[in-house]
Formats: sequence, C-alpha cells, structure tokens
Amino acid sequence: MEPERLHLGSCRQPGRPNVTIFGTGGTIASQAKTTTALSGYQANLSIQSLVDSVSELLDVANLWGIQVSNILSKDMSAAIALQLSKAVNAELSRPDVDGVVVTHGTDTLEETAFLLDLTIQSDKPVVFVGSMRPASALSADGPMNLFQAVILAASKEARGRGTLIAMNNRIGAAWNTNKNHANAPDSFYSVDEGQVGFFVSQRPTFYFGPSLPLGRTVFDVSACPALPQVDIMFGHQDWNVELIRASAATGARGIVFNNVGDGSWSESAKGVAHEVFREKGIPMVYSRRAHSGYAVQRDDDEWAIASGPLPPQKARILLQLTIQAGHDFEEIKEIFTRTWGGAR
Ligand SMILES: NC(=O)C[C@H](N)C(=O)O
Repeated sequence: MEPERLHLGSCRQPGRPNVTIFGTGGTIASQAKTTTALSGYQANLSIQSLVDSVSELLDVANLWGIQVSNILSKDMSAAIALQLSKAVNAELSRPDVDGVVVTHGTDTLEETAFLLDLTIQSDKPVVFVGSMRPASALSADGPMNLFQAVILAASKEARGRGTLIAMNNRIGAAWNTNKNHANAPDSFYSVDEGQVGFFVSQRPTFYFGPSLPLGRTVFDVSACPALPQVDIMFGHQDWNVELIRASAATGARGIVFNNVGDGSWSESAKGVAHEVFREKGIPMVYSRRAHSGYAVQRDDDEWAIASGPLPPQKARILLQLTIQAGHDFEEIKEIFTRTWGGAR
C-alpha cells in the first residue's frame, strides 16, 4: 500500500516553497528512556511529530509528510530504498513541489543517499538528514538539523547539485560524504573532496556554483522491481577465502572486496576471486579498507574492477545498479572507471 501524503501544519501560505519530508526513522525519530541516554533508543516518532516539535519550520515552507518506514537504519533494505527513490521521483515530478527532505538513520544514510543520487531524475533539491543524538537527549541535534535541511530543500541555490546531506551546519554531496565518527555529532563530511556549503545565520551558503561529481551515472529504476544481491568481503590478515566461494554459491550476482591499501588482496583471496569470476562470470569490484583514498586499477587484474574513490558500501550500490540495468562486464568497468575522474 502506498504511504499517505499528509499536509503538515494548519494552512498553506501562497508564495512559500513547498517541501515534502519523507520519514524513514533513525535516531532523529527516536526516544530513549532518559535525557542523558545516547543509545538504547527506539524509532517511534512520526514525521508529523518531528515537525510539530520544530514549529519554526512552518515559517520556512509549506510542508507535506510521507512516512515510508520508521526503522533504525541498520534495518534499511534495498526494497525500502528503491520504493523511496520511486516515491521521491514521483514527488519531484509534481510542478508544485520545490524540494524533498529525507529523514534517515545515520548508520546507513550514506548508502540510501548515494542510491538516490544515482536514481533521481530531477534538478530539484533532495536533502538527507539525520541526527547523532535521540530526540529525547539533552542538546538533541535533530531539530536544528531538520530545520536546516528544510531550508536547504526550499532554496533555489540547492538545485542541480545532486543529492545533498545536511548535518551539523555542513552541506555535503551524497556522492562523497561519509559517516566518519560512530558517536560524535560532527560525523558527516568528506575528507578529501570537502563540503559544498555551510549554514551561515541559517542561510545555505555555497562555496561553488551548481556542479555534479565527474563520472556520476544516473539510472532509471522506475520499472526495476528489486536490486540484485551483491555481497561485500572484508580483507584482513588470514582471510577465510572460502567465504568468497560461499557468497557466489548463495546467489551473489557481484562481489565487492574491501581490500587493503589501495586495493591489494592477499594472493589466496585474489586466486579464489579469479577462479569464481572464471566459473560464474560475476563482476568483482575491489575497493579500499582505508577510510579515504582511491582503489587503483591493476594491470595484472584486468578481470577485476577498481572502485576508484568509492568506499565498499557505495561501490556495492553502483554495482547493483549496473547489474540491474543489464550492463555487461566491459560496460560495468567503464562506468566504474568514469568515477575516477581522471586518475588512472
Ligand atoms: N544516529 C543514528 O541515526 C544511528 C541509528 N542507530 C540509525 O538508525 O542509523
């Protein structure tokens, strides 16, 4: 059943931007037992109650709310994320909608935001937001984050920049913004590429004009029923490489390797991955275990594809999208190579 589209607030003010907030859950929609507890909470606040607690929002935009789910983001699935992408595309195709906000748990926010970055067919702003502290906490960060996300989604200057993430005063591109800290409120930023802007006196202030990451491919998922299984293997000393065979045997249509250094794998892991590739013909993409940097293409591993700047969790989503679109190995390699933006 399609989730309901609710008008949030008492009356619609002509002349104000129209913003739709999609609620998915997360800490921003959660309450713990005490005001000092920062874990052990439950996602139980609806999008309506989040907006009710930030009445200042109603002076910024006319708001609508669509509750897609109310879960912690550890439980976000491709099925929900795909449904969200389709619903956001439909919403943005309405001429009366100026922008969209998605509230989301921070643990896997970067994955859903990246999926939408690669599947939204509109220039209008799509802004992801979450919080690191539950709504019940002293100094909860959710209300201000939500306020800023709505301002951003309502602003014309945010158009044409791909999906954005607004957290803790920073504005980042979903393409390269990551969760960097498991606990601190200032967790979301991009280490090398930097941010696209900052909130100064509650105005989104951009450093550059609208631009999109080099090598970003947009996919049409309107008729896509599901995303294929792609597993991630974690590279480490004494790696149990039988897990690679197990992944292929249990239905993986592609495998992403979280390799060490700039994309190195142990001789045994490489041998098994190559064997599985020859047997099953499924694409093998290798990323890097280090928090930032590039996985570089190796001339002697031409059967495997370097993820370039993409960390494993984002490389997995790009691989899922290329497989569902029916691309062959060479085309998938070409799509990944484009993301390197010139580094070869
Ligand atoms: N800060 C958060 O949102 C974390 C939360 N566990 C989640 O749903 O991802």
